[in-house]
Amino acid sequence: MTVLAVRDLSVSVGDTELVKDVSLEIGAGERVGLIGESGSGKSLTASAVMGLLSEELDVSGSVELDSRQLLGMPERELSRLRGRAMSMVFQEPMTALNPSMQVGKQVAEVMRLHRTHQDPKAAAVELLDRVRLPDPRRAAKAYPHQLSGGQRQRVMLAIALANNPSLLICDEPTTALDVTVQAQILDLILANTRESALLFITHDLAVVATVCERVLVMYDGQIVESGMVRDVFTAPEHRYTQQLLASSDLEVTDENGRLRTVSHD
Ligand SMILES: Nc1ncnc2c1ncn2[C@@H]1O[C@H](COP(=O)(O)OP(=O)(O)OP(=O)(O)O)[C@@H](O)[C@H]1O
Repeated sequence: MTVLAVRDLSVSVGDTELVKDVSLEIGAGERVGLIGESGSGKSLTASAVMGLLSEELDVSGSVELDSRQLLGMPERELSRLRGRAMSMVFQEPMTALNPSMQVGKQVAEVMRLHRTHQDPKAAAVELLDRVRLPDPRRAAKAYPHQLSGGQRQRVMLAIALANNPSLLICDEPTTALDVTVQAQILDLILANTRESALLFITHDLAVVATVCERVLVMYDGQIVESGMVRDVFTAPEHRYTQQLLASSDLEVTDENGRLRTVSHD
């Protein structure tokens, strides 16, 4: 079942097209990576889907979530979908969290807002436990600055997952974290998005190989290559993808010539 269908999405500022005719589809339970160099248009594509583009940007095309057209939808309606049907996790949780509110309250708030749980306070503690925050009852009372970067990202994930969104977009969610914490957060994302559609933006090809089944490669505002991770990473067709792979230290195949990815079973 298709969750997200993007058709001919373009984003421009004045005469300059920043995202050009991007089309993509993600089904329920499918994990799709979006890779490409800095400035290629990955974050703009994600913001356009979420309806979070800044006002000076023009957008055209079509973005359907669960068969509902999001482009042109009034902000009031869109805000009912954000945090419920679709949510996003960013690179820097500190900017997304409210510094003066206990994190448990922030998790409960998104459930209260959408009236999805009978007892949001208790559900928030449960969620903090689900994202493996140690001592979740105590953690719920902490303010963001009292938590580590990895713990803050767990809180962001709890907020994003609170209402079981059909679509989760992750924009470099682990880039600012050290390698061990990074692996734990990736595991959590994998474990908690079995039924959602996942769009995962990253520079890190190893992360794509770990998390995603399919990958889209963006270059200069366009998707220049797409396919199953094992095909694109072992036999890239576009020159840019070839360069990207050559310049990464990703060992795409093991000693038997098979692609290194974790099992999704
Ligand atoms: N509000 C804006 N006005 C003008 N140009 C913008 C605006 N927002 C983004 N851009 C430009 O659009 C291009 C694509 O930006 P985008 O943030 O989507 O890149 P990205 O692929 O996500 O990069 P990164 O990996 O560094 O996050 C960049 O050249 C950026 O400078």
